[in-house]
Amino acid sequence: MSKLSVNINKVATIRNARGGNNPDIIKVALDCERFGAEGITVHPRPDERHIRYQDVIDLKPLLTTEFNIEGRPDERFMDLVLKTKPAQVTLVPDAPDAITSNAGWDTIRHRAYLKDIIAEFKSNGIRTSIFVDPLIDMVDGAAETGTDRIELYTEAYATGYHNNKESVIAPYLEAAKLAAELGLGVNAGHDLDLHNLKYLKDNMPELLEVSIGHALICDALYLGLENTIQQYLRQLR
Ligand SMILES: CC(=O)[C@@H](O)[C@H](O)COP(=O)(O)O
Ligand SMILES: NCC(=O)COP(=O)(O)O
Repeated sequence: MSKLSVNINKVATIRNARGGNNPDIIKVALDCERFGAEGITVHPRPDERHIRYQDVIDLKPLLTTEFNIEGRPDERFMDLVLKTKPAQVTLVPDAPDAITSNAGWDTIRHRAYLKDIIAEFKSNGIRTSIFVDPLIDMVDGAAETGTDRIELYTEAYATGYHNNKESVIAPYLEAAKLAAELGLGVNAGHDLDLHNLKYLKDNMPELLEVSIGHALICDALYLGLENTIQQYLRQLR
């Protein structure tokens, strides 16, 4: 079974636009769980343009599904995650000013760095995942870091899906297969939506979890949040 983790960053973007507490992040997260989400993902960024560090602290004791915190492991992020102790931390190599995540880790170049960070999170009982492009060398390198899982960066899959889904999915299937052979769990995320999700799920038996935010929250504007989450879950069953 592949779990659906709803990324609520975009909900925080709307809240922050007016400086108040509407929509209420906590209520939305709990409603996502009530509507069937099997996890909640947040990706706090240094400028706190959407999810704030305090949101992460406030959410943790209230969530009943898997909490996944994504981000670049700078000192502040490390402190936040170690204090919050979510079910999973996903390490992403974003530059602080990146508009959104735009690349996976070079797991060969940053192997020693990742290894230390991963060891620290794991010794605190936090499952680790690292964001990688679907490249054999990067998956091999990921296994060397000691991480529990990888998250395949699906932007290229999503972009190419409508032109040639067979060829665009191929490197992802190869990467997922190798990851499983190396003992790594496989997550996926970025730009997944109601069009491209089912094909990924149906072809990737290793897929444990997807985290979806942007498209899901956009769909909810038209379909409503409960109906949208149900539709995403249906793609994964
Ligand atoms: C890691 C990843 O794939 C991102 O999609 C991310 O978690 C979303 O970040 P933003 O909401 O800041 O675009
Ligand atoms: N890890 C990916 C994620 O959490 C959401 O990405 P997106 O659906 O907002 O592109």
